[in-house]
Amino acid sequence: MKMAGVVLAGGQSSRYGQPKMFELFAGLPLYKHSLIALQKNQLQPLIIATNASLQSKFVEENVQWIIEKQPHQGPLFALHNIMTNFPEVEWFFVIASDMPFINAEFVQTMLTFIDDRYDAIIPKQVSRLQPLAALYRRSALPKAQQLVQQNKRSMKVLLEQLQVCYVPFEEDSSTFININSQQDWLQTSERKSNNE
Ligand SMILES: Nc1nc2c(ncn2[C@@H]2O[C@H](COP(=O)(O)OP(=O)(O)OP(=O)(O)O)[C@@H](O)[C@H]2O)c(=O)[nH]1
Repeated sequence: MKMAGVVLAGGQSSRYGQPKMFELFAGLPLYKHSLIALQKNQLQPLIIATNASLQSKFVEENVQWIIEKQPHQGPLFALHNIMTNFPEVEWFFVIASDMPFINAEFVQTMLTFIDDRYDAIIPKQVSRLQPLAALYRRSALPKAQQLVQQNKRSMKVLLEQLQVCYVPFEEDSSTFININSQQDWLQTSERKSNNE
């Protein structure tokens, strides 16, 4: 059974003001933290989904690329495109490229929940779901396709239509901290130096 690791790295970063996936955190570009977490769990193929204007800024050799012809359509469209382009893959571990604290232990924990009764395996904190650090099975594709055809972009709506295994995580888990604004970046850098 093929399990791919996917880094979603084709967002607009409009709130951040410049492509946030290349910002350095602990000496590595942000996207690389997601990629390494997947790689350490032997997920194959490793896929970076992005667009033509960003591709040259990545320094990667052993990955497969999805270059979105229509950029900035959002994560649901990206997931649909990825599943369509990799028909041999059964499970896709999808991680955003703006999560500095994502790590291999998190990925490993999530992989233990894989079960063919489910279309998706999604972390759940009390206040929110984390659909961009989650597993999706090929069986989710028809529903994703329907939403794409209706031009609907909500991951939440997709999840409402799938058999989902929700995996509980602590409300204050740093794993899911993500960078949207420059302010988030400052707070994250402070958190890191306090921990050092
Ligand atoms: N491949 C791909 N990734 C995307 C797309 N939209 C968002 N992402 C990624 O999904 C994650 C979450 O994205 P957001 O922060 O919600 O959106 P963003 O467009 O990056 O940033 P904003 O413009 O500030 O909303 C990030 O890692 C993005 O790079 C897309 O259309 N294609």
